[in-house]
Amino acid sequence: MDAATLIGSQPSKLTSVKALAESLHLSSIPSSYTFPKHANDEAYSGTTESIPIIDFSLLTSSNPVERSKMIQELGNACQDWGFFMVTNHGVPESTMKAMIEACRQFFELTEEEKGEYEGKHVLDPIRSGTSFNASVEKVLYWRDYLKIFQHPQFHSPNNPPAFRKLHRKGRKSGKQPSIMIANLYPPCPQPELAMGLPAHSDHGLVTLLIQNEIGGLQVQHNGKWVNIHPLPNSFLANIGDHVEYKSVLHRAVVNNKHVRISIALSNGPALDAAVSPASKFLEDGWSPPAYGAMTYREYVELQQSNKLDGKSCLERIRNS
Ligand SMILES: O=C(O)CCC(=O)C(=O)O
Ligand SMILES: [Fe+2]
Repeated sequence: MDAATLIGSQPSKLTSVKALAESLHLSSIPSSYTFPKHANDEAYSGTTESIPIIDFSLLTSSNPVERSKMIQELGNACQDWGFFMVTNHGVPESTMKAMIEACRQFFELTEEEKGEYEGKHVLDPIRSGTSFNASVEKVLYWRDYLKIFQHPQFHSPNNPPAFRKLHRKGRKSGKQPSIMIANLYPPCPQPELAMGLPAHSDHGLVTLLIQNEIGGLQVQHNGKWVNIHPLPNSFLANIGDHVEYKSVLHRAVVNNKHVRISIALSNGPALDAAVSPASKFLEDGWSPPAYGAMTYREYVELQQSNKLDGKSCLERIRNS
């Protein structure tokens, strides 16, 4: 495919940013990828702030003092940041590396092979594509993705084979859905103009995120964007829209040197569970409720079918 086909005025079908980045020896990005920036968008890079670290082994410690101290810290982390790093979680580093590698191999497939998983509906069990929701977005994001529903029903693409083997091992029991979202951010010739994934909060209860060694995640804290540098072999965890704590806005920026891969494991309530404000709060006088009842399925559909507009999807459903 030549450059003209890729950036032609109205390509009939969008190719991946991976193909775009590789086939053009470009020094500038197509205008459709230019993300409008605002004055308050700059990341705060001070050294005093870093996200809380939760030592998972202490959460399950047989020493009650250690355990309760860590539980307290977890509560504070959810309250203050909605985002924290999890260390000593017991998942072997080799498994995490193998997951990243399997996703890298998926993105290396040909456009035709990946096209098999293009998906028509946001709840299709396996979906591969580019940007976030290209049919409704004015600006395209410098990101390709692969989404797989892994629970309650397990799905896996046939290709690459490494994928299938790896994920079979990771099956779990229970009713709540878990969705794996792999993100690929190829090197971008003008990273300051593009955006990998714009500000959003995640649906669900808690998201666990791993990445290759390359930075790019930013989290909003006290109105400022903070660069996140996870410790090797740690998970990042963030609170989703369906937990009582405030879910936090985050985004992914891109760079001009390295391929970045991240994998978000999203855990939510059952798709048909109706979620609404807890009655205790309404009895305590927090009424009328700010949100009506909605199933998790309806919420995921709403978030995934619209564009990411820099706000949490919760704003969209808030009673005025
Ligand atoms: O790539 C990242 O660091 C963030 C990914 C993310 O926020 C998501 O997939 O929801
Ligand atoms: Fe996210």
